[in-house]
Amino acid sequence: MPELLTADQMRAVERAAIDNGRVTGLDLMERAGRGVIAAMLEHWPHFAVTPGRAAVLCGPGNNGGDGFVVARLLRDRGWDVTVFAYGEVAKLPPDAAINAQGWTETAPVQPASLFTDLREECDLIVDAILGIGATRPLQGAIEATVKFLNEYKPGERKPRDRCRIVSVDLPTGLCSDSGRPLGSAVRADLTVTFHRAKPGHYLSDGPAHCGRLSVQPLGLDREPTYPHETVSATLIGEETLKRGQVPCLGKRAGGHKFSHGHAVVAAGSVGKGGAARLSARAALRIGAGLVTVAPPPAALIENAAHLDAIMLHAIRDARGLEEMLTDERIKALCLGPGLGGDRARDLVPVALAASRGTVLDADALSAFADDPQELFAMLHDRCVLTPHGGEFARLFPDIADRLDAMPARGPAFSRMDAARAAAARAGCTVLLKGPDTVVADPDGRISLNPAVYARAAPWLATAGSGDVLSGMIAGLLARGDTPHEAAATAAWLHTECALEFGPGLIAEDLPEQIPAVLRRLSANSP
Ligand SMILES: NC(=O)C1=CN([C@@H]2O[C@H](COP(=O)(O)OP(=O)(O)OC[C@H]3O[C@@H](n4cnc5c(N)ncnc54)[C@H](O)[C@@H]3O)[C@@H](O)[C@H]2O)[C@@H](O)CC1
Ligand SMILES: Nc1ncnc2c1ncn2[C@@H]1O[C@H](COP(=O)(O)OP(=O)(O)O)[C@@H](O)[C@H]1O
Ligand SMILES: [K+]
Repeated sequence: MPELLTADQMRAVERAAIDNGRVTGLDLMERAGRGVIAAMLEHWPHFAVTPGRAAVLCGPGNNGGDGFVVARLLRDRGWDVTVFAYGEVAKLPPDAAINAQGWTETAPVQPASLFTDLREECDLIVDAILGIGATRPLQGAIEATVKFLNEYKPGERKPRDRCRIVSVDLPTGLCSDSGRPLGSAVRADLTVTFHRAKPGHYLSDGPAHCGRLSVQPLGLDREPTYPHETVSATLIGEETLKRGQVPCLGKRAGGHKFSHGHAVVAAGSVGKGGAARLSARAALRIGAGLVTVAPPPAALIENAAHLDAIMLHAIRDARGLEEMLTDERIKALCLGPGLGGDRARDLVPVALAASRGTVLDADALSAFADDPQELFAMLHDRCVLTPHGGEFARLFPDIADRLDAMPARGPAFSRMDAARAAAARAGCTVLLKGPDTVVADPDGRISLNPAVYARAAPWLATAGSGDVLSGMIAGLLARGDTPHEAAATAAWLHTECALEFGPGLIAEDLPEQIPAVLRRLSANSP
């Protein structure tokens, strides 16, 4: 199930299950501990064969309670385990206290100050200091330990079999809802979370701190009271595509080109048309029935030299676009890539007045940096804005400032919060680009495309890849997708195309991977 839950939502799920009497907090803590062991052995199978030496760092809350369970289970497997306590064991919450007591009946708990002496000897360090309860920047012994862990150069002593750091639920100090460190945060090799991933595992610095991510079940999936309405965001994936949350990407039998929609990409002046052509090619490959590039007359020849299946229609100015848009069969527009600021200011008002599915990117966003309100007043609910961080800051400077400000408390303002606030202000879908691309609607709906962990696609940081993305969205809008579906589906496919091609990727390669990705999707469909 691809939902993400914030810390509050996760607590509500847990509370509902406990209140129903189907499970106790102690059961959940036991399952969490077992999940950590299962994930650890899955990632490092040699630990199953050769138990080693482990330090388990237990914090002042239930994350620490999970740590005591992990410590016991490791010892049961033959590990030499030392537990270090951060905070007073006597003040632990009830379930954590029960597990701590079980431990202290058979072994001592060391004070945090002794941890640094042992670290060099360890094969495994379990970070169970803070989880979803981390709400303020780290200080004192916790901060010292986190800095110490992060400065440790793995492999110095044991190059072949270095010490691994496993974080329970979240790397200590990482904000669960935003993926932003509250001051400092552990850099783990593996993070094991429970029931559902949290936004912070995917957003911002989250993946760099988590290392790898494992989501372990807590047996809550069959809970009839599982509060689905509390879901904070949906992770876009093949599963969401298959579950019919987005329309089938195949073409209907018996349709003709106009029944798959006509997309128009406005292009800029001579020598600047490459970006629009990239968008147009992506729109055609993703299945729009027809795609037309609309350059100024002077750039017609240049574009004609490049294009075959894509049609050309010169438009001198806003009037030309207005005339073109009297053709009701034009279903979607893409403005921005290579358009130029002046032409963008001229064409965008006419494009928006036509109330078609409209993607605004690049110059179509930056052209309104002086007066974003002027743009917002023209936008409608069939628009998608696709800013990267810089364009976002130009249109939504106050929201971007909140993202940049050092978080003083958790939950910190997240990229999901930022995209949601921007969509509400703009009154349309906003896609905020990055390795953690967020698609937000004015009603608060969020989809997240994670290009991290196994889907890391750093080759997408190449000139023109954003132009391909806006073309893909325009193509899907032409085909009849809603703005949110078009943006979310395109973001996911865009990453899949990059993964399909791999290293060496340039923007031109992206549209050419669409057929292979679509073929795979249709082969995997039930
Ligand atoms: N909620 C759930 O559904 C489940 C939670 N479990 C575990 O319980 C954890 C949540 O437990 P808690 O809510 O007790 O939260 P934590 O154990 O994450 O931390 C809570 C404690 O840390 C303190 N704290 C916050 N920021 C601090 C800082 N910077 N420095 C020092 N102390 C700080 C808080 O005041 C509080 O006392 C989860 O992360 C998970 O590991 C699991 O046992 C299984 C189920
Ligand atoms: N490191 C990365 N990992 C995953 N995706 C990335 C990364 N860097 C950039 N991208 C994606 O590549 C695209 C770049 O778009 P943009 O910044 O507009 O580039 P351009 O203007 O050159 O087309 C966006 O879709 C963004 O999400
Ligand atoms: K932790």
